[in-house]
Amino acid sequence: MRAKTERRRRNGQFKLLDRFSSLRDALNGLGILVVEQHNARIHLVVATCVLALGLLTGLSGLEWILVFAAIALVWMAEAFNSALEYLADAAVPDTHPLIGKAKDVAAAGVLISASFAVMVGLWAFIPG
Ligand SMILES: Nc1ncnc2c1ncn2[C@@H]1O[C@H](COP(=O)(O)OP(=O)(O)OP(=O)(O)O)[C@@H](O)[C@H]1O
Repeated sequence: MRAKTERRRRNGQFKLLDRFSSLRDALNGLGILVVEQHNARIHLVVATCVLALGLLTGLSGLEWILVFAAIALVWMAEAFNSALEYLADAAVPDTHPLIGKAKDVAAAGVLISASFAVMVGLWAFIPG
């Protein structure tokens, strides 16, 4: 693992194969999120329902843009939150008040994005 990172750093030049490798890593991360994180699975179910409802009700262009933005924002927040949890658990296996704070603040990021998504959903799907 370290050898791979070192090799990339030393080479430093653009390689299409490396870019595909990065894309594969990112997709692997998405898989880890869905398989290991309960909240991500909830986001997946909710996002699928919202997209299906959007197709059924026929959203406007602006509504689709905001719905996609809200879904992307929630997934980004969940990904960063989970990444921080993995890092924190690897770096500090024991309990530490600052790790607790860091995790709570990261979770607050997910809450903020989810609140925005709820507001977008209400605006897009409730008539009037
Ligand atoms: N190492 C730690 N030191 C101190 N407090 C911790 C530590 N690990 C977790 N906590 C506290 O427990 C809470 C839950 O942490 P945990 O790692 O179980 O996340 P989680 O329940 O899986 O979160 P999420 O639902 O966002 O995935 C944290 O928000 C934090 O307040």
